[in-house]
Amino acid sequence: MTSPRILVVDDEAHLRELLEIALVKMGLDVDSAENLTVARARLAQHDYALILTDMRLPDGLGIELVREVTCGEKVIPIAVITAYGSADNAVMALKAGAFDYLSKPVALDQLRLMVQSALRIGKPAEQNRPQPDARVRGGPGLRLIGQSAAMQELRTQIVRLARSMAPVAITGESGSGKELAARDIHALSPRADKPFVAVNCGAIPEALMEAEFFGYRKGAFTGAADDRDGFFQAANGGTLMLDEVADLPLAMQVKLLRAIQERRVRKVGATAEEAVDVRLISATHQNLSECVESGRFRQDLYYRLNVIELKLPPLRERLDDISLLVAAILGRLSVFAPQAEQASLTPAALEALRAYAFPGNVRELENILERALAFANDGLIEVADLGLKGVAGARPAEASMFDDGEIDALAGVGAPIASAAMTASETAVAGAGMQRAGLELPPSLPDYLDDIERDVIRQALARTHFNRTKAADLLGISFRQLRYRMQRLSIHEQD
Ligand SMILES: Nc1ncnc2c1ncn2[C@@H]1O[C@H](COP(=O)(O)OP(=O)(O)OP(=O)(O)O)[C@@H](O)[C@H]1O
Repeated sequence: MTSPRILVVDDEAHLRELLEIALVKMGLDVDSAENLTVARARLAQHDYALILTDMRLPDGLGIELVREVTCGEKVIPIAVITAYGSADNAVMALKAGAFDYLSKPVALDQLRLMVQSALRIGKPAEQNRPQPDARVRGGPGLRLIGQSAAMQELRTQIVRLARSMAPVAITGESGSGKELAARDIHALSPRADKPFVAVNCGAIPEALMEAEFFGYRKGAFTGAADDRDGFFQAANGGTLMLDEVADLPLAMQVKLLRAIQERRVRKVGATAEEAVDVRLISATHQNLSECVESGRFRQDLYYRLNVIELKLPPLRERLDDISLLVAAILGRLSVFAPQAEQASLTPAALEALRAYAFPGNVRELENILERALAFANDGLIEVADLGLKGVAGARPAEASMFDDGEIDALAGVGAPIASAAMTASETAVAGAGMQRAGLELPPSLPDYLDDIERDVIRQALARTHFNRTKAADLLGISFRQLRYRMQRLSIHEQD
């Protein structure tokens, strides 16, 4: 078996030699070139598994080679060697399509990690092989569903980004699939068989952040009974997703920047640093450049994280994907709710979804379908079952008024009125309760709201002599919704 062949392009003979020795020790064949002209000639003669090029060469810039190689037909990872602290060059090279970069003086442990990762390119991990439903998903290994032009473009970008180490900043509204996109990048990358670690930066108490990110040594602080790894070590060799990155406190931003620049972290309480090989993906639904302008986010960290930007379109801008998404979501739900397998939407229900603004994007569609299934007769989901009332047709500006919590409340996720759509009457009841200033707080909000809902339904039933159809009309909900609620709240005819 022949060893992978590497091309080293550098005009400094001693550095070329150093790299050659290190690479040969790793069992690789090495060719070298002292300038761009020689490098081009070598490339025309041989296939290379990796190219390592210096940035400044006597007859041009290494970045020219990066552009030529990435535009070429063969997929060859190319990494640049930049002067120490030259963030500009590193970012420019990554933007131009370089697979990765190394700073001078080249640390051998980092060189080794980078080469290993580069050599995995082109060898898809088992889980990335085409899946049976690849057509629906739109490509091998991709979990993001959709055939709209926007999604096709997004997938092309994801496939390209998967081959690089460049930090990616994913933006998009809540529920639009940022985490799924990050997982797809990881799953298609040569790091797929290593961990994908997603961290919600807004959910970690500031005092624990450093220990959570970098780990700690036994005895570093009260309660540190053992050595513990942090997120960086946990994601070593793989991908670390910094979700809601705008929520990072400034002090932590400084430490994170350092870890990114040095590719090393130091556990809390440790004296030595350790090399980490982590591909970073960040995500936020906030406007990060506005956060930079207002001083809430460091410009230098922004620059480092935002090398490549991936924008996820909101669902309302790709309504063509609704049918595919509905089919896929019902398929997924059938694991928990067998009736979902045979479920379908009436043409009117599908139309209603197409006319809806989806402030909570795909996550909201999932919630809507989950609820609708509970109401659907014989698995046929009708417009009323979708519970779109009240927010249907909301314009984007209004849509952005909803944050996750509000969407969850509307969708009933985890709330007592949970698995049912929040109807106008519920909103009124909840609203009336909230307006009562000085109200004694109930020990359990779910029980409290259940009691109110039970009272209201009982009153409506009493007024209609237990005619459930009329009672549902009175309350502005469908018969099935009323029946479902009565079951849930254990309201029986004899009550
Ligand atoms: N294109 C898509 N195809 C299939 N499922 C999707 C798609 N986009 C989003 N989803 C699903 O929608 C839900 C929300 O997606 P995800 O968590 O990736 O969104 P997000 O943008 O990261 O949300 P947040 O900003 O709230 O963290 C998940 O269950 C995900 O599987």
